[in-house]
Amino acid sequence: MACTQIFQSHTSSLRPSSGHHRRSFSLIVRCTTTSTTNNQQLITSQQELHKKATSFSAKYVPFSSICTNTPTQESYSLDEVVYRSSSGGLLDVQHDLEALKQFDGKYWKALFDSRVGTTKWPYGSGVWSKKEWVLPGISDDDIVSAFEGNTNLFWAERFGKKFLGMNDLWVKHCGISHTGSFKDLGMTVLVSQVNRLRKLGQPLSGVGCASTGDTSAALSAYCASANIPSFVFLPSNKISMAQLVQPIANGAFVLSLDTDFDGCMKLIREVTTDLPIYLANSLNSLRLEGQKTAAIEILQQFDWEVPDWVIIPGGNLGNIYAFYKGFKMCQELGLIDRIPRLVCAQSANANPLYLYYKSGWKNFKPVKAETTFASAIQIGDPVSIDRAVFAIKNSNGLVAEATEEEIMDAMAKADSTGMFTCPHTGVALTALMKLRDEGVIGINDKTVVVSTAHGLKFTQSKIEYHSKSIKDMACQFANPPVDVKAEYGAVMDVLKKFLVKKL
Ligand SMILES: Cc1ncc(COP(=O)(O)O)c(C=O)c1O
Ligand SMILES: N[C@@H](CCOP(=O)(O)O)C(=O)O
Repeated sequence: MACTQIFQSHTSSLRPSSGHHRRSFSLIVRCTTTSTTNNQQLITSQQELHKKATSFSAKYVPFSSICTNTPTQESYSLDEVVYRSSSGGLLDVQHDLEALKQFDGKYWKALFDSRVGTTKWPYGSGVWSKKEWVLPGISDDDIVSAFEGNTNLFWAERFGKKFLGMNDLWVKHCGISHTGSFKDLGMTVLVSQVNRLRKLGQPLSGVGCASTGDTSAALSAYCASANIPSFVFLPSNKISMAQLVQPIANGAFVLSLDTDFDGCMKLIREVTTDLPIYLANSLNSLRLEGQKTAAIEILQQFDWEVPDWVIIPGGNLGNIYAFYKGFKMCQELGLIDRIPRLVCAQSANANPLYLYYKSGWKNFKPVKAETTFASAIQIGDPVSIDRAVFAIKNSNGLVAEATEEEIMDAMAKADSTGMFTCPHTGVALTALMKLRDEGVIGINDKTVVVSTAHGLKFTQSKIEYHSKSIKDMACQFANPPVDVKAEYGAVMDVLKKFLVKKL
């Protein structure tokens, strides 16, 4: 108990006095007995450390310097509007790890754990509970948050046992979120920073993105909540109705363009160069700072035990790197001693990373992405290709692909065990099933499948599957409703027939 109290008093001192504080912090600290002398030492040392905490900082550096692990003179303040390095390459947000290392792994674990489930602004958010690792310099008052994150890490017991013989399979439901996808994690960070920049007098008229549906939903919601104009470029007829209606309802300026996602991406990059509209796609490395917290959250939910595998569906390929970065930071800062192997799963109809991987990383060629049920990853020329390759190589990872039939069958199987998955989760589940079949993923391996969006955004594909109306697809796990007369006898007949078949 003593240890808990010490920690409580210390962590409260890290919190700003302003903001909501509707209930006290729930604390999950495992140590229960500590001697008084030790406690005293702990208090003193933690207070000393806390004084140094103000030195936390982050800046943009060229991603190439991260890749090659070479120091660079080129860096930019996060308050600058910059998306590319001087050579046109990607940027990365680099934290002052030496400042963060003033606190040990135990300290960070206890701090993050202490914030779970609180309503203390903004630390109850799964993203902002890790604020020091995300955007350390921002004032709490500038943060735009819907208390995103803290999503369910679901033990997929029945799916694992029934279809794979696995007992340690988990699904991280990132789609059970404010706008129904993991994009909320990154968007809270990006829109908060825009809010700050506008308050600082930067002439930003709004924020814009190209989207396959989820980025635009998140952008428009967070912007609406902060009263910032948002602009979204959508490929016409290529996103679900549920996704389309989100930015419309949230008051975004929506352009439906007669092109695909890659065409929209090209246009928004040009437009944001010429107009004072801030770019919200994951080319902007700020987004990934929020998304990386899902990786930290998984560790936290496993009581800091590292899973063997994490499988992530990939499109524009920012998220796979965000997961890598989250795990890697935990390793570098002493919270864990190894990182999981990462698998990026792509639709076979939009598989540029998979083809590159299969070529032995010899020949990257963008592809023309074909129609796929996993419409949010129908992307042929991913902006974060270099980030994804880095994440895969440095986690001893893999890339897998899934055909349309595999995607829909995997989704149906998962749903039949009580989930309600999106097709992108179907892509990741297919990758898992293939890697299990090949014996790459072991039966006892602790495995996490990242579910990136809510299944309710993709009901049309489920309707088509369960009504067996998909051309050239057997839809073998379809469960269509039975039309029956509203009469006792007729109802009894069909029920009896069903029960006999089942027994
Ligand atoms: C639901 C969903 N899953 C997966 C992805 C892939 O994420 P990323 O583009 O970061 O690879 C996206 C967006 O691209 C998405 O919207
Ligand atoms: N699936 C995304 C595609 C854009 O990805 P981003 O992460 O670069 O914004 C979407 O929903 O728009």
